[in-house]
Amino acid sequence: MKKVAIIMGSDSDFPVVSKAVSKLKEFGVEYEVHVMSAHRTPDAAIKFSADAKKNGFGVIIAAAGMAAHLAGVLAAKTTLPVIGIPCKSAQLDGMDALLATVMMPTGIPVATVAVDGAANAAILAVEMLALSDDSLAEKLENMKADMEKGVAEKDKAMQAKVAEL
Ligand SMILES: Nc1c(C(=O)O)ncn1[C@@H]1O[C@H](COP(=O)(O)O)[C@@H](O)[C@H]1O
Repeated sequence: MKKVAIIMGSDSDFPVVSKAVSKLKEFGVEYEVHVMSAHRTPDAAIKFSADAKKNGFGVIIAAAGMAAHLAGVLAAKTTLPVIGIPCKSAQLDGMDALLATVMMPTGIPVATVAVDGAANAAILAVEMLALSDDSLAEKLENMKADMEKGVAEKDKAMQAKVAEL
């Protein structure tokens, strides 16, 4: 199975990124996690992305806050799918990172999840790998079935609550 690369612009993004790591772990997907920055370590970031395919990666997840150019720069150097996680910062509540990550020019897409949406980034990466891996696809089906069951239980509990009013 191909690996997932999770790159974050700073170690300060780890509280968000850790949710993607946990999710990949749940699915038994192999991953590497690195701190690299298009701003602070541009050569390393570009090299990582250029070599990612030959190094066994199938998807790159890039998490960054503020002027979040990281996902776009990684996407510029690979044909692997790149998923961007815009991280919330103190000043603009993540709107800065959201727009910088999502508003990519034609030809260099970044599949952008919600602000701090790290779990969804991991699930999307798993969905991509599951296109050629039936056991992963089955795990995704199970996840959805569990979710459905959970909501049905909540609905039932809600009916009881409302009846008590
Ligand atoms: N947006 C980027 C990039 C990049 O896009 O390459 N490199 C770091 N950063 C972001 O800067 C914020 C503050 O970083 P520090 O906490 O290290 O000062 C982080 O959210 C990081 O992702």
